Amino acid sequence: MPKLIPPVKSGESIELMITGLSHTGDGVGKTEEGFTVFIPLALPGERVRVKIAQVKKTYAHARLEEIIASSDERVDAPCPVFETCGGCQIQHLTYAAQLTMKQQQVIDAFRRIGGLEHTKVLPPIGMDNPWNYRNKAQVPFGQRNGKTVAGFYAAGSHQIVEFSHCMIQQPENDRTIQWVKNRVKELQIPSYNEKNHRGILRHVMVRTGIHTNDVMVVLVTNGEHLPRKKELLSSLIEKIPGLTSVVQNINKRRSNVVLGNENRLLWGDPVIHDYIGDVRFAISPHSFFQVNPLQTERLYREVKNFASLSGKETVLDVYCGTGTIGLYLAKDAKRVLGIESIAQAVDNARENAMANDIHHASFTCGKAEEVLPRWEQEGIRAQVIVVDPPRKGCEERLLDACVEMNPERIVYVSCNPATLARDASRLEERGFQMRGVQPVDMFPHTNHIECVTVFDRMEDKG
Ligand SMILES: C[S@@+](CC[C@H](N)C(=O)[O-])C[C@H]1O[C@@H](n2cnc3c(N)ncnc32)[C@H](O)[C@@H]1O
Repeated sequence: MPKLIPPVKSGESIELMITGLSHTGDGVGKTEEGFTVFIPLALPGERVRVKIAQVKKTYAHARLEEIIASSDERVDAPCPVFETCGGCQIQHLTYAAQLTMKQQQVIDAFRRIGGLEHTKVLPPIGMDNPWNYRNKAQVPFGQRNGKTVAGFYAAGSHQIVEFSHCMIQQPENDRTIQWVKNRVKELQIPSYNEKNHRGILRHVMVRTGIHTNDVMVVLVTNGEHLPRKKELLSSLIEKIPGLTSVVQNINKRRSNVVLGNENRLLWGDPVIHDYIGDVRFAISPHSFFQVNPLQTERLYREVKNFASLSGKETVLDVYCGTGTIGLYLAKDAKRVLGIESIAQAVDNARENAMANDIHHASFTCGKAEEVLPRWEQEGIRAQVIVVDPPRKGCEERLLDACVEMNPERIVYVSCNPATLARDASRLEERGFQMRGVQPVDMFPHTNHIECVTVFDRMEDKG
């Protein structure tokens, strides 16, 4: 094979027509030779001048220098740090166009990765007001020129971008973050330096319950000692309305993982609460809880529609977190069995079941890909299996065990269209047929999209 020589060089300025958006929200253009160039902040339909930044074998990354002809869908991003902060990628696109782009992203994933050309992908369910939706913020603390900085990381780096207001956080969350940040600076609590592993405060995590107004503040420290703890605590209690829980989380590891294993309750309750539908959930520092509560209700309603329960079914909630989907479905099912790998989330799921008087749901701690095949061998059967895996999707042995259990339906909730498309083609090869995909926009202004779909069993395995 002759070696391909890229037709562009680093530092070169070229003009391009933008024809699409990548799954990361970058504009995509092609040179005359058909060579692909990715350009952050460029939009489909735009003619742009770009400077090539990095050349790889089959594509290049470039910086936007000039918009020669602008897209009708371009808007001024309202957040002043949009272009530097890595939190949002597509605030410069109208919300209607964001939804169209996300639908196309799902269609493309099914076509390219799943080889499923004719998948029906419905228009995403969007938000009426696509701002102030997040109920959780994780703010890293660091040092710059000897001073404390706190904010969000810039895209693809650990450079902290400070902000005074985050437009996708719920107002209570946003206010709490700003307040804690300022107080930590005033009290001169030393922030963590990830280069030399010195300093103390690594992250502040804030979670709120929109239906309960509960607020949890988690102070992540590089060790047990938290200087000026009493002063910080008493001012938090005084100034943050709804404050329900203050936790110190100890994380001594040299790693990017935000939370360590040990939580110490400094004040209040160890959990906060929120509702999904009429089910009340406890949320601890470690537990996964969807970050957009309004859209979660819409997502779960879709799950319920796809599950079409009659009250006679055993339902599996695989990757159940704090048991949210299983407990939401419980009143329409005969029995619910959940599986989750984080022990604390399983404890929360059990407590959630008890607190809501749901006695026909049980939760098992373990890796789904190990527990489910074991259950299948033991003869456990379910009519409906719901899976809601992390971004990497389901392991093949898990899908095999689902198929062997011979359910009528498998409802698949996914935060990554690429792994959903891969797993969809595996389930279709194993005798299940996908009905259609419903994207739900859980993360407006970012490149993420959640999907829910259902696979019906085609042949009876007896
Ligand atoms: C996308 S979340 C879904 C949680 C829940 N269904 C919800 O809607 O809140 C995925 C969950 O899977 C859990 N998880 C990750 N890997 C797992 C595994 N191998 N086995 C079981 N659970 C796992 C995570 O801890 C997380 O709670």
